[in-house]
Amino acid sequence: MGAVTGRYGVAMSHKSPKDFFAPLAVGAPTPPREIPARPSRAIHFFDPSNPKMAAKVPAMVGTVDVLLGNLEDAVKADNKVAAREGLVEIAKATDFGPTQLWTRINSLDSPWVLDDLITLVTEIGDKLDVVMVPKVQGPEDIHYVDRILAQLEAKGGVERPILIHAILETARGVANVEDIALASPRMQGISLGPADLAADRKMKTTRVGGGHPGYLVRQDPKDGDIQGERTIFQQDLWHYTIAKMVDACAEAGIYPYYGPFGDITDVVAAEDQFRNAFLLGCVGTWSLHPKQIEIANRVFSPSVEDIKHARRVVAAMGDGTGAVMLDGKMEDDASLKQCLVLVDLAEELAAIDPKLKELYDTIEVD
Ligand SMILES: CC(C)(COP(=O)(O)OP(=O)(O)OC[C@H]1O[C@@H](n2cnc3c(N)ncnc32)[C@H](O)[C@@H]1OP(=O)(O)O)[C@@H](O)C(=O)NCCC(=O)NCCSC(=O)C[C@](C)(O)C(=O)O
Ligand SMILES: [Mg+2]
Repeated sequence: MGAVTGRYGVAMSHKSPKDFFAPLAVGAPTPPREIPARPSRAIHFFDPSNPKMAAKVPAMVGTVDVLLGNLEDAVKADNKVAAREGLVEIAKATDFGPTQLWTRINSLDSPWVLDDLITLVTEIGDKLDVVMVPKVQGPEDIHYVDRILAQLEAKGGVERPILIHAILETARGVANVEDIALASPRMQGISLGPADLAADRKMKTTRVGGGHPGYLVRQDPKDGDIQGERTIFQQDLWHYTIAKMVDACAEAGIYPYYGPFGDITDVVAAEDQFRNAFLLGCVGTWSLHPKQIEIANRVFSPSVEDIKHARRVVAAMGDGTGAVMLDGKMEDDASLKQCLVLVDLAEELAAIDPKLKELYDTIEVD
């Protein structure tokens, strides 16, 4: 393929499939052909420059799927270097076992990001699974990080390619989400960044994720009485963006995530938002406070009822073709595929979570 015309008629050059999977620097590891499905129900954020938070990290290994050392927003400008150095120290001193180690680097237009990448990849590149890039605008941002990662992996002798995760937090990023998802074989996934996205879009909200009481649909008046009692339903401000992100990720074979839910005390609404995202296709969310980890782990693991039903459908469908009746409902090749999504996820999670394995193992299919 040569130059092709992309959105807005701008000439884009597409790489050949062979070049797409070639290392971008001499001596860098070969990029992956497939992104492994590693459990990542909660991506737990901590500020490595905060001694209290940092002290809690080693004991969190094994209790959360991903620990993420955050260097960007929520870390004070004066603490940027301490956060970077703190993350290097924690990574070197900790055996992460089955828990992944991710980082969120500073934004690409900040004065810190180049040193973030140079320090982290050369010092702890062998321990870092994923680099989360904030405020991604388009594929060009991913290409930039992709090339630098390759150069630094080569320099630091890193043998396993570090993956890239993009945060969707600008209107332009949302418009370009398919191109972002397909920008590099390193792309691991995408998260919603509702606070920056709201600001960039000039939404009139002041929250970090979640709904808004003013964004609603009201029941029609009864007998023309507009002042009478009318049920209202709060709507989901993020439905469109999440659905668009899920499609882009599914097309690219990578993983979508909800993102942050800032009202730490409202564990009920957090659970609702996480469950909506799970049902729509997301594999995980962020946790900003230790109390959100349990919610995320629970919500992003299929329930016993779901697995029981899924296994019954698998058993009833035999070779997987045709249509059968189960409890008065039609099941066919396509409903079986949905059930297999749940069964496969349960197996992946059971492999790293002994409690879940026990729970799923006890399910009896009648
Ligand atoms: C919300 C805050 C201020 C409440 O912090 P607190 O200290 O007031 O809470 P607490 O309930 O009093 O904390 C109890 C204990 O837990 C510790 N603790 C508390 N949090 C954590 C943690 N995460 N990890 C590990 N330990 C934690 C805390 O240090 C304390 O330790 P102690 O018992 O020894 O005193 C605090 O939890 C926090 O700073 N969390 C991380 C916030 C963060 O990373 N924000 C950035 C991501 S969201 C975002 O960037 C948006 C986005 C995508 O960009 C976009 O939409 O645009
Ligand atoms: Mg942000």
